Amino acid sequence: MTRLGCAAMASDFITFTRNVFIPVTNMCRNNCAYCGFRREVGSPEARIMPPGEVLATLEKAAAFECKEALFTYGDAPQDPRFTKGLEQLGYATLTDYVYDLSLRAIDLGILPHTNGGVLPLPDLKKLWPVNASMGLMLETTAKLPAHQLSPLKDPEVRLEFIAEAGRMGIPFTTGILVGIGETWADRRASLEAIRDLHLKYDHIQEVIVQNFVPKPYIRMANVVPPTPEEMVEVLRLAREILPSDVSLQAPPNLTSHLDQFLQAGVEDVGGISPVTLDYINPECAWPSIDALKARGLKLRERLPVYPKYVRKGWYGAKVKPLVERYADEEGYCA
Ligand SMILES: O=c1nc2n(C[C@H](O)[C@H](O)[C@H](O)CO)c3cc(O)ccc3cc-2c(=O)[nH]1
Ligand SMILES: C[C@H]1O[C@@H](n2cnc3c(N)ncnc32)[C@H](O)[C@@H]1O
Ligand code: MET
Ligand code: SF4
Repeated sequence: MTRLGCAAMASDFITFTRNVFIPVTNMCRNNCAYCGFRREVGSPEARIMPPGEVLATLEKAAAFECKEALFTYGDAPQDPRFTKGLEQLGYATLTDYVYDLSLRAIDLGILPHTNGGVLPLPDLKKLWPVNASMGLMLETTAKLPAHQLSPLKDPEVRLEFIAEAGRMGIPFTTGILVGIGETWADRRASLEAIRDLHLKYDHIQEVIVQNFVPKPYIRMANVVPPTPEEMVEVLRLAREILPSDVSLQAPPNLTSHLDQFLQAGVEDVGGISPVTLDYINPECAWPSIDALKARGLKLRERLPVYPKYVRKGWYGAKVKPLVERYADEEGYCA
């Protein structure tokens, strides 16, 4: 079996997780100008993934030895048609449904990592025990036109949610989205805000610096994305601002300049899925793990919870046996 590891343990290794992406619903209370994933409630393509489809996907993932189920989906719409769809599946809330799906993932040996947007606090409390870690992109501390139709992208709301996760002792993934109308000062302020949350709660395990990728079917179709050179500068800034125990992540499928990104201080390439698309950027295929290795990257697989938090015992109660098994088998915390 491949040895698990993390950037903090072996700095010459680039870490990743072998994951499966479960986009539970594409309906969303927000409507971000850059998002190509969201569908309007009532539209023909709007959906909640049925349990059979989720289970089949998880089973396939287990066969590929995936260790992370990334439950990333739209922020639950407050719309009776959405609620009716959930009721037809036998659930009162989206969180109740995701909870049951998470138990199925755990049964199959896959650790859930949920990013379902800004959850009500009782929902965060309900989901934490079935997760190894959780996430929410800060995106930016700026108030931008791109978020005009997205009440839950209000930076104060998001900072407060990430703080609440900190008070609950949840190892957390967050990050910034680059190229959505923010200034350099906004980028700096966003990274400093994340740093300050970590200094207060010690819970930020990784920060994703993600470049905006335009698509013809979004409102921001004609917005010019950041150049690779600009991304390298943002990554350098992030590495300078963030404490050294916070891993810096960039997705490997959104750039053709990964080598320069690694040079700039990226230590982790996040989830790579051998079984599903990146549903947020479906036109950007994930490179295979073997292809990255063939390019000379020294890759090391990790769990969705970093070793530091395994040592601290910060993971959901219901994933404890699984986390301990994987961590022991692979000398993860050594
Ligand atoms: O490990 C994580 N990766 C997250 N990712 C990374 C994801 O695995 C892919 O790298 C991206 O989808 C690439 O587009 C996100 C990507 C997004 O586009 C939007 C949100 C997320 C959120 C998370 C997250 O919470 N945790
Ligand atoms: C799920 C995460 O995906 C990111 N996201 C959403 N739309 C895009 C896009 N067009 N390009 C890059 N990232 C995007 C946001 O940061 C969100 O939080
Ligand atoms: N809707 C959430 C957000 O943007 C989760 C990621 S996008 C599906 O924060
Ligand atoms: S990025 Fe997330 S919050 Fe924004 S519209 Fe898309 S699914 Fe909703």
